[in-house]
Amino acid sequence: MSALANHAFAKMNGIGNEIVVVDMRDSTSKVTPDDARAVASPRGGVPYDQLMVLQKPRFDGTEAFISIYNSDGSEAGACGNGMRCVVRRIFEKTGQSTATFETAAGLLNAWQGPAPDLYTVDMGAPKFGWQDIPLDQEFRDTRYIELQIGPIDNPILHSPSVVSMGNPHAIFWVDDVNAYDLERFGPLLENHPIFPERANITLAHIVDPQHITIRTWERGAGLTRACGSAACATAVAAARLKRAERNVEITLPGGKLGIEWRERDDHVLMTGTATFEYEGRFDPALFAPVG
Ligand SMILES: N[C@@H](CCC[C@H](N)C(=O)O)C(=O)O
Repeated sequence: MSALANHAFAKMNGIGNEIVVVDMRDSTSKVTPDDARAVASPRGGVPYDQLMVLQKPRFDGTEAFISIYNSDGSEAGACGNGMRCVVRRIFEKTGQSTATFETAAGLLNAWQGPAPDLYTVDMGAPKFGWQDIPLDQEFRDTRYIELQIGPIDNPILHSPSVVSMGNPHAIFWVDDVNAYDLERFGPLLENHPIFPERANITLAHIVDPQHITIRTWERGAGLTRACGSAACATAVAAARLKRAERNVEITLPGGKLGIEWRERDDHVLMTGTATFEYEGRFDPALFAPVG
């Protein structure tokens, strides 16, 4: 039986990014990809974009090692909105206002503020090398790469910027993020052979140097109302192109995030709200073998 059977969870969201938080710090059991897919089941599960599983900390001074699952059962190195949900949960339970966590992408610090309902996560430094994203071939300049979709002489989307925020992102610059069928193009681009580990696909419109609007098709989860790491990747990519400042407001379908790409250490800070919806226990029937 799955370690998640009867286990407590909290359903939350980070500006509409559907998040389930599970605290397994008192257990040595692992959540499997099958478990993660079962939780997302529309039949009695808790449909989500990301499942954030807190496990025993591996280093002194950290609260937890966090495993991040997409709803298709794959694992991700980063999830900005999910981190804000975890941070709110921990802070409300402990009264803390700062904490350090570990994910597959490394250590990250988080704190409450700059207002009481806001949480800031230090998402670390972006990476731009083609092997870091990763891409399947060498690109010396990842500010724009050669990739297009649609007719060769009149592409529908082309020349994305690519960035790793601990997970792979491709950002296509457009005039209107709602003018494209992201449900159709998202899966094609997510699974394009140029991305050996797949990629999160974002459409971005630079409104002015302080404001950017985005829509994202998430690797392993599909169309989402918000993707925090995509907001960070977009802010950094726009600043690299000198089309935006290092401190910008990103508007997503589910709300707004403040992103600062800090000059002094290259780290990207993401600030936004996190919403608690309800808590419950997973129905063991979800994890019963089929057949
Ligand atoms: N929603 C997240 C990103 C989640 C991970 C992503 N789908 C991936 O596989 O890289 C966020 O808020 O950053």
